[in-house]
Amino acid sequence: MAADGADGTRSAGASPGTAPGVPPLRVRDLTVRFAGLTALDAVGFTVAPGTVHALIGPNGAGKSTCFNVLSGVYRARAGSVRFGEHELTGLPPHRIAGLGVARIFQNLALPPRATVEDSLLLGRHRLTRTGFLAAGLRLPSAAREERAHRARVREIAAFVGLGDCLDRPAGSLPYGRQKLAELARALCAEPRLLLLDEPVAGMTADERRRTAAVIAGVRDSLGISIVLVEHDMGVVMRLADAVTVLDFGRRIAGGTSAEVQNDPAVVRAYLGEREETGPAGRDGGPRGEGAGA
Ligand SMILES: Nc1ncnc2c1ncn2[C@@H]1O[C@H](COP(=O)(O)OP(=O)(O)OP(=O)(O)O)[C@@H](O)[C@H]1O
Repeated sequence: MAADGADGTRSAGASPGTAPGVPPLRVRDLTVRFAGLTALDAVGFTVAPGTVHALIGPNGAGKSTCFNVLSGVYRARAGSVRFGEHELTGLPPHRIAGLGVARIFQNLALPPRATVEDSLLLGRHRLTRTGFLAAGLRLPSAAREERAHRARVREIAAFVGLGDCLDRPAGSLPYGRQKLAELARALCAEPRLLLLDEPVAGMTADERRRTAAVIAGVRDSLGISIVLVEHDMGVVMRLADAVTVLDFGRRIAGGTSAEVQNDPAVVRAYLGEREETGPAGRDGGPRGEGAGA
């Protein structure tokens, strides 16, 4: 196991290409309870600026619950989530988004009939200064601002490989490209921290490879931090600079991909219910519906 911090997590330094103004995300003693069930039990980890940090664990381990706290959907019973100088626990989702935290969900959420360009433009809503009135009156300032946003949207679309489908309805794209459009829309908010919830789920092998390359490109070219929940261990091992492993709401291991892969507690957690899959396998080793509840 690598040199761990006081909370048991790696205190890796920022990646060399980190964008200015990207602070660390420090999760400490995070506890969430649902009725009698402890979904997260004093979980802690640190996401170093400009790195990909994967959150893995079998089904029911608490990964989505953790994401829901990070994005303000759930309130923690105890603990803290600090993004630089800001405490995120207790803030509503729009305030957290306003601090530069963007999330993409497992399910597709783009308006299917809107063009890719217009869908991505929606992602820039938080950065739009012109009020409805100026836009409605077609004032020159509003037109200038819209042109600048559209130019940035086109840049981001090209960056994720969607430059050739800006005019197409998002819903007409193959599934893998729709997921990339979701990622592009999140990037359009110019986030400092990106929360990716199973970004390659349901994709073909080719789409997985392309999406993983785009995510690596986001880290390397934009220098923002990424927290990744993903069952595809091939993708996790390729992308993650650091990994936190949860099991039944507890952090059972943390370190680099190679370190957690060989950690006996991790192997036990994954092999506990399905002998054929492990952290090095393709799948996260689901426990089955309702496990742990
Ligand atoms: N809103 C809720 N109400 C009650 N229990 C919940 C709620 N959300 C999650 N849980 C329970 O908390 C535990 C952790 O669930 P969570 O969805 O966070 O796990 P997960 O690691 O994301 O699993 P998966 O890989 O299947 O998505 C589970 O036992 C789950 O049943």
